[in-house]
Amino acid sequence: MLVEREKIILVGVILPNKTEEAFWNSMNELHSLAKTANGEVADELIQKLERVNQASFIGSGKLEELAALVEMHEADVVIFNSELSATQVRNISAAVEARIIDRTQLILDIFAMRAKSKEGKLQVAYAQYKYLLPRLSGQGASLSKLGGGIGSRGPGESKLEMDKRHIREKMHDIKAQLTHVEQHRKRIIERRNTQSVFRFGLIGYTNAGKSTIFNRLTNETTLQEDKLFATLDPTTRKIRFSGGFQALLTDTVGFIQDLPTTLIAAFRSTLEETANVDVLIHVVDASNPDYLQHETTVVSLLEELEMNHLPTLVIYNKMDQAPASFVPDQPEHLLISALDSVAPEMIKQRMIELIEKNWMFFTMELSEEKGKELAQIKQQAWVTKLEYIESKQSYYIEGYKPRKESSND
Ligand SMILES: Nc1nc2c(ncn2[C@@H]2O[C@H](COP(=O)(O)OP(=O)(O)OP(=O)(O)O)[C@@H](O)[C@H]2O)c(=O)[nH]1
Ligand SMILES: [Mg+2]
Repeated sequence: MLVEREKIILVGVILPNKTEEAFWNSMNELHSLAKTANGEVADELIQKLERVNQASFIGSGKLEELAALVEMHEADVVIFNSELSATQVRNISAAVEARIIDRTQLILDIFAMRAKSKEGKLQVAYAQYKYLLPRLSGQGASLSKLGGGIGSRGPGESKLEMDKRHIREKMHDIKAQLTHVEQHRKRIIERRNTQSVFRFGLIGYTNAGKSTIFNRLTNETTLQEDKLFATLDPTTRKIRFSGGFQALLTDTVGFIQDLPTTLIAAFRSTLEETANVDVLIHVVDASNPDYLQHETTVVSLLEELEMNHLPTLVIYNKMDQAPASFVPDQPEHLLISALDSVAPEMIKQRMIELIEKNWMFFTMELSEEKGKELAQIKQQAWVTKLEYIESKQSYYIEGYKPRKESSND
């Protein structure tokens, strides 16, 4: 579907509680987010304030300037780099002839656009209603302005105008459907957990290169794009190592700073596939000037999601574009460029080391008639030595296998 690109004006306020550098980085990110939502940024309006204006977020003089800017560019949408209250949206809308949305709405919108699975769609719809609910009162005028385009995907116009009771009913309904889908997914995960397979989970800030790495390692083509949140639904595939050994790798949704709280639940469920992996692979875009902030965001979200106990390998990616001055700040790391031909082997080498570290060393002998069993062992355990013993007509095997015996062994 081709949507005409909407013209956007970005608005940001520099406050004393953040450094100017952090502010500009977040403005750049807002720019990428707007582009990801198919928008075309026509201009930016910045104001330095001691605190935000309760009534209109920016000062009244600045508000007039914004109205003039919108008129000059014939802009369709104004996106604020913070969360706005219902009152602020109402007051700004009264003065400016464009749709007024905030960063949270923009992110929700991108999520709505990107969600493919039934569960993903339900999660995003739920988050959108949750965001909307406290903002409904007295917003009639500005809500009726919504009618498609950035910031209004998902629950359509008529639904947006439902009263609170209807929205609550709708949320209740979505919750029930979600419970159903979640149970189904949990059963799949449980089944997978009873198989003794080593599992890796890719996580990291949006656009770090997770899907590129995933594709290179699994020879798959999940959507990889220079857009934020290209991947929304988790995908799990096999990685094959030499000798026939297989492990599983899961690609996940990217993280972002100041993630709308309404979306944390959605995140939690999409990340559940990675909640019980053996090792997390945290991908960091080393070429991004804000990579340290990205790392911090990911680490604190992992804490919030109670996943910070998992062993983690940090991959600093896009080293081809990283500045010469780049210094990794995590001890357990790998420096690569996912586009480099040697990258998959470098990562696999490290993965093997991690498997050896987290699994249990074993030795065994297997009589030569048990060819089928041998093939199975080679697939499920990481075999490091395999010798035929002539005198015993059997194989001597050394390798690594799960610490816990699986139930179907
Ligand atoms: N120069 C360079 N670009 C890369 C490298 N790895 C990935 N990219 C590019 O970075 C962009 C983002 O890559 P993705 O793999 O989609 O990133 P992601 O982490 O999956 O992003 P989300 O799914 O949005 O969270 C794409 O345009 C890739 O081609 C690299 O090593 N060097
Ligand atoms: Mg991706």
